[in-house]
Amino acid sequence: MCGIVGVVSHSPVNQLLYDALLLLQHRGQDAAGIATNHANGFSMHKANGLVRDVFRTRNMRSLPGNTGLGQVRYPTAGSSSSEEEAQPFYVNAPFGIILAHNGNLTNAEQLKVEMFKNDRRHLNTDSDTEVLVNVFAHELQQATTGYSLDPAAVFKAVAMVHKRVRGSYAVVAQIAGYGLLGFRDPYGIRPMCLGFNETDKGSEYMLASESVALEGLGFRFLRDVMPGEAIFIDNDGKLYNQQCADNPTLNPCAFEFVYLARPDSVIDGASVYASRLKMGEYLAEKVRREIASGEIDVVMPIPDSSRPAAMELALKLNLDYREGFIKNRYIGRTFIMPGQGLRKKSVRQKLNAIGSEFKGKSVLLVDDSIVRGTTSREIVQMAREAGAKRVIFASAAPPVKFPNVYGIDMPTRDELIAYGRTDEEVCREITADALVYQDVEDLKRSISDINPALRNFEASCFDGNYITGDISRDYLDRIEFARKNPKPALEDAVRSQLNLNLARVD
Ligand SMILES: O=P(O)(O)OC[C@H]1O[C@H](OP(=O)(O)OP(=O)(O)O)[C@H](O)[C@@H]1O
Ligand SMILES: NC(=O)CC[C@H](N)C(=O)O
Ligand SMILES: [Mg+2]
Repeated sequence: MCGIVGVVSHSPVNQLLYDALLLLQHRGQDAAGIATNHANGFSMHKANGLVRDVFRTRNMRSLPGNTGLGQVRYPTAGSSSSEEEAQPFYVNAPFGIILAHNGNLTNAEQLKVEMFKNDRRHLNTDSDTEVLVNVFAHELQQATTGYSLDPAAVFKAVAMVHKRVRGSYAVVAQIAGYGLLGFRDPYGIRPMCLGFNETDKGSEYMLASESVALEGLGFRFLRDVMPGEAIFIDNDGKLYNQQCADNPTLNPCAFEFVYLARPDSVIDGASVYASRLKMGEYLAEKVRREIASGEIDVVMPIPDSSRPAAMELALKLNLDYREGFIKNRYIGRTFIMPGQGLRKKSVRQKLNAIGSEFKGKSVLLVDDSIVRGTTSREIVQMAREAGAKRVIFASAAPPVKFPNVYGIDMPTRDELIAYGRTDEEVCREITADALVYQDVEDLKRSISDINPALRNFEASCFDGNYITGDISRDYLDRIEFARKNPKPALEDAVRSQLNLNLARVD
């Protein structure tokens, strides 16, 4: 998952995009980028780091223009955290195109070959986003004749992208001198919504991953972009839209509701906060069935993401709710950090226990999910060190047993604590006295209860069902192998090639 945003306005958009990226920072902490379009073309600045570190005043000054887009990145399977892969990406033919993407292409390797052999396009990084911008550019070239462009040609190109590309993709792109494009994959896996703002100078539009970016910047939420749909807003602020996929179906990612999205966002008509409360309600019923009454003295959330679920669970079980762990607000989200070492160290730096809340008590710790077990292992220990008599753990999400290939960085089975383990074995691994997991159906119900129109979900990490239909065992083995055997950094590869050539000359 990454955060993407695009704006068409009548005034400079650099500050608006910066502020939108700050509101989407929870979706990606590795890199950030902004590109704007003006009379002389595009200006772009992107680098590794948090939004506040990537953009200095001088960078902001160098981003003029009334339309633009931005991205905060969290790298996924197949790609690396290298600076070259920070987004957005630029291509210069058939028009100047800048593109940013949230999601993960599952046929990127095959497309790379097609790019080289058939489309005659050079790719310079391992990023699937670079593949995507080149597929779109190639299809736009096929759809246009001459120098001018109309929305029909843009939609034709998006329709071809849907035919060639597999996986998940919510995309914002800019075509120099023409306008802003947004589209969502035909399964509607990753979120994207459209907002509107009326100003003295005319209407402004914003496309963003989450409604929080619209609301926080004074835009009115208009609607979600539909799966397969493309929206094109020209530089004068005129909006065009078209369904570009043959059989679109809506299958939002369940993990967005569990963890990825901000609770104050509404995704595909379901409030993330209300869904998390429901998760707490269903989890409470399961705790009631599995843990004898009187065995829990107090319920505690693992801040931040589990708070609504833990609160509702305590309410339903008529138990005290206490904040026993305090979070250092200057440390980012640990799950989306690169590298297990960094994640592990950050848990203790991030969370600290208030001893008096634990002494002699039997505590029920509630987290939104247990993925690698980094957080839960540390937290159970910390609760014991703080004097807890008994530590029971509950997860508002079901066991994460399968890799994710649609934009969440969980590519290898071995790193998932619940892979190949029973619930009892996971309980032993995290050294808890008891462990209660949400059921998969109850997780889905927690979201459908809020918006009954949502019946199907992308929930592969919980149920192993890969809805795009192209994920074979062999594919999972390959991405797992790639993760365990990373390619040398580009620099090393170039150096070794150089040495090889020099050796040949000798
Ligand atoms: O089992 P793990 O691999 O540790 O992953 C799960 C944990 O990671 C996330 O927290 P994170 O610190 O990223 O963010 P938060 O502050 O939003 O809860 C999530 O909320 C769980 O606490
Ligand atoms: N998490 C994401 O959405 C990542 C987008 C893209 N696959 C990248 O690695 O940059
Ligand atoms: Mg957490």
